[in-house]
Amino acid sequence: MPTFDTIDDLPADSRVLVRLDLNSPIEDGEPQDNRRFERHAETVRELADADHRVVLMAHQGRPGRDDFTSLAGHADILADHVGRDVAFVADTYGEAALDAIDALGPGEVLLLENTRMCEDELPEASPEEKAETEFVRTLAPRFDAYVNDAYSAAHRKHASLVGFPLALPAYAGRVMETEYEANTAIATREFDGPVTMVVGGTKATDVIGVMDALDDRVDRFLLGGVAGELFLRAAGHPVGRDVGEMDLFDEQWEGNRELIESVLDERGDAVRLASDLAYEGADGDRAEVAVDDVEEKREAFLDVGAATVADYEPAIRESDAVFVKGALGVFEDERFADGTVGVLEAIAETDCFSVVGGGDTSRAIEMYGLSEDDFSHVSIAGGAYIRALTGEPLPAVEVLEAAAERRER
Ligand SMILES: Nc1ncnc2c1ncn2[C@@H]1O[C@H](COP(=O)(O)OP(=O)(O)O)[C@@H](O)[C@H]1O
Ligand SMILES: O=C(OP(=O)(O)O)[C@H](O)COP(=O)(O)O
Repeated sequence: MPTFDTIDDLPADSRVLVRLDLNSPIEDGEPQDNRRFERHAETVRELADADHRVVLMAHQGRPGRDDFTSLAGHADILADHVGRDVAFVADTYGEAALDAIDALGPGEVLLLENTRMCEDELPEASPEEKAETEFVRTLAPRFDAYVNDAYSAAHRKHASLVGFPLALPAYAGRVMETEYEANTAIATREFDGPVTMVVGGTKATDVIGVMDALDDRVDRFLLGGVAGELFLRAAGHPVGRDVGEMDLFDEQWEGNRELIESVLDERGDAVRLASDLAYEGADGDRAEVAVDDVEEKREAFLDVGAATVADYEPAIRESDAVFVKGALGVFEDERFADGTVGVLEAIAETDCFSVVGGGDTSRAIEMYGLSEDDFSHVSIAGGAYIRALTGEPLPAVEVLEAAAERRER
């Protein structure tokens, strides 16, 4: 169980500085609504309802990229979810920010500008160094407490994530609590029956590392997507290569070939691969081919086939826990959603402990009319979820734990 304090432990009428992760897809310069707003709204609403003065920090994108924008639009989306006004100030810790913070009344909510617009936020450094930055030293004295709800950014050693917990009493928000508990379950919980992991998506390098690190904590891996094809290639099939303009396979193959071969060597019995694959036929419809019948890869494979789904579904139904990382196909196109939706439906219908991670994959839940309630947890984290699965520590969680320990002494 987590050893950090939570917002249940906050003293009444606090002035709280809260770190959220509202990092979102940007279209035409505007943030797009997504699960992160809905989830963080619960923490914000709870703090405001308790009459704390609530000042929010968050980041958007990375400097130099198109997704590096102001948080003005984020404040409006968040306000809709919280059901209260969320004021915005286009400043991080300058005079305008400090004036807005000082003017805040009980139960009021203010969002500060993108933390990454402030020079002290990046690059990564130790909590001690970050705590000494002007950003932290200027803002911290204005507050009674710091709350970190940004689990999905907890793998970053940035000032807003690791610096403030050294300067202020630090607590975990609701998102931080629930994400931590569900995502570490694979390492910390005992399950009576088989533990299954569904592995897919495009970031093969990430998921292959997870498979290697998890070792015998997972009884079987059900593979699809890019990683699935790379494993088929290692097993001697002429797939898992780039065709045409594609740039998904060859580089990831070169980078992971040895690891894939060693996973197959050591855990081959636990790894289930697709027996058939789907592609776009000449008429534009979905077509399928048995992997054994593929003599040469001529077109992109965009999903696992029906026989594979029929093999994976019962494996899920008899599992006690299922963790999903990555989609089995290009589910955004209805023709190639069968694999991803098939496994998600099997999980939803089964009474197992289940976690679905990764921003893209979890979008399939609402796209295909499934209910989030049928899963134990749908994570809003990508990189942090992977680290939690492999047992790698998250610096921003570690500083929260250290803060709780200091307070206990
Ligand atoms: N065979 C495939 N070829 C290309 N893209 C794929 C394939 N299988 C799955 N995908 C894509 O993988 C994406 C999810 O991958 P990834 O980013 O790794 O996962 P997540 O965002 O869930 O962490 C989906 O958007 C899906 O379209
Ligand atoms: O969206 C995020 O990470 P994710 O894509 O791994 O879920 C976090 O906000 C971290 O962002 P960053 O990867 O730019 O540091």
